[in-house]
Amino acid sequence: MSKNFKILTINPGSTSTKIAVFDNEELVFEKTLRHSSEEIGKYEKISDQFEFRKNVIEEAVKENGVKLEELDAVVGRGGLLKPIEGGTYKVTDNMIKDLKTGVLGEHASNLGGIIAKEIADKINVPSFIVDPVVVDELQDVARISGMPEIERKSIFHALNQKATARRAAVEMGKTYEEINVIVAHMGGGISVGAHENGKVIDVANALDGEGPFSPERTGGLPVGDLAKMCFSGKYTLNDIKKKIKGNGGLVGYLGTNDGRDVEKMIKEGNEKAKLIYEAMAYQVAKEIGACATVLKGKVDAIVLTGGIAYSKMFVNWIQERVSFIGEVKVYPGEDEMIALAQGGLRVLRGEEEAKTY
Ligand SMILES: Nc1ncnc2c1ncn2[C@@H]1O[C@H](COP(=O)(O)OP(=O)(O)OP(=O)(O)O)[C@@H](O)[C@H]1O
Ligand SMILES: CCCC(=O)O
Repeated sequence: MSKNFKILTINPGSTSTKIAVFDNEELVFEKTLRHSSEEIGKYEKISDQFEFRKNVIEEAVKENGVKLEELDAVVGRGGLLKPIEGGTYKVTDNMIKDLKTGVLGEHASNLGGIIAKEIADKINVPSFIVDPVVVDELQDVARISGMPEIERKSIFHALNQKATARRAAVEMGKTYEEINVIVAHMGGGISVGAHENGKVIDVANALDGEGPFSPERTGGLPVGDLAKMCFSGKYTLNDIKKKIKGNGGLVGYLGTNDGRDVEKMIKEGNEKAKLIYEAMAYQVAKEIGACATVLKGKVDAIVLTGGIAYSKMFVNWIQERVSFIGEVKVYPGEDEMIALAQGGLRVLRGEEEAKTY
């Protein structure tokens, strides 16, 4: 009989930390630890929240009847590292240095690897990260932006995109490496990726003003007008960054980042809310169309995932525009916790070798 592995998974978000313990693929418990703005607001930088988040995680594990000593590995959601290909990576001192300094910027998921290593080292087991947001498998032609000083970057919801693409492959009786799939992750941020035989060869940078607008972000903008705004003297760099990330998209137009609020507005007859919400679906559909050309029309499936995929209204608007391309599979929510566990399990079982950053 094959050995059982117990794994703690850690997924830090901007306002919460999701944790789960798995016994092989079986969920032992899952918990979302919410952090109020007062708690989080005390810290100047995300990395300063390390001690606080680690402590609440350890307490929650204990409260749920799991002893740290029972764990075989700790797996965290990886952060804004230097660009790397997809897979499971050992957390090393070199990686920790880049996560702590925020080599590509600050992001809550930077804490995933740092906390995983701290807990794992204490009990002498390995720590890993899986498919961090900087997974970069872009084909060369996709790196060209049109301005020599600026190269396109691959920053997206790699963990959930790859997990749902694998799920689609299993449903089709194939492996991820055997299919071409377009995945639209639709959460607070939206990313749409073209997956060709297990590699994401093009994707709109979800963090930095590319692709569709989302609940909190602008996505791509007319750059001439943006440049004029930047030099109008009315805004600081920080103001503009906030307008692009955080106060863009649904928040900018409608004052909420919650798709459910917008649907309530629509049901109450708010025409502006309907126009903006439909425009967001229109932009997602348009990006899916663009990815179909990246894959030269060879598309085995289109996957719609993330919180907004729970919305029938939103999904229908997209389906109307993209069904001609291929079968649309809808996987609402995220498969991130099990995806982290499976990434660790593949290494512990010797099916895959952990990569070194
Ligand atoms: N039933 C629903 N109908 C419409 N929108 C929904 C529904 N359920 C969740 N959402 C929306 O999904 C979005 C959040 O999705 P999700 O939880 O995937 O995002 P996140 O994890 O906060 O951010 P990200 O996915 O970018 O990391 C919010 O706008 C939320 O209102
Ligand atoms: C870019 C990937 C994660 C996020 O939207 O913050």
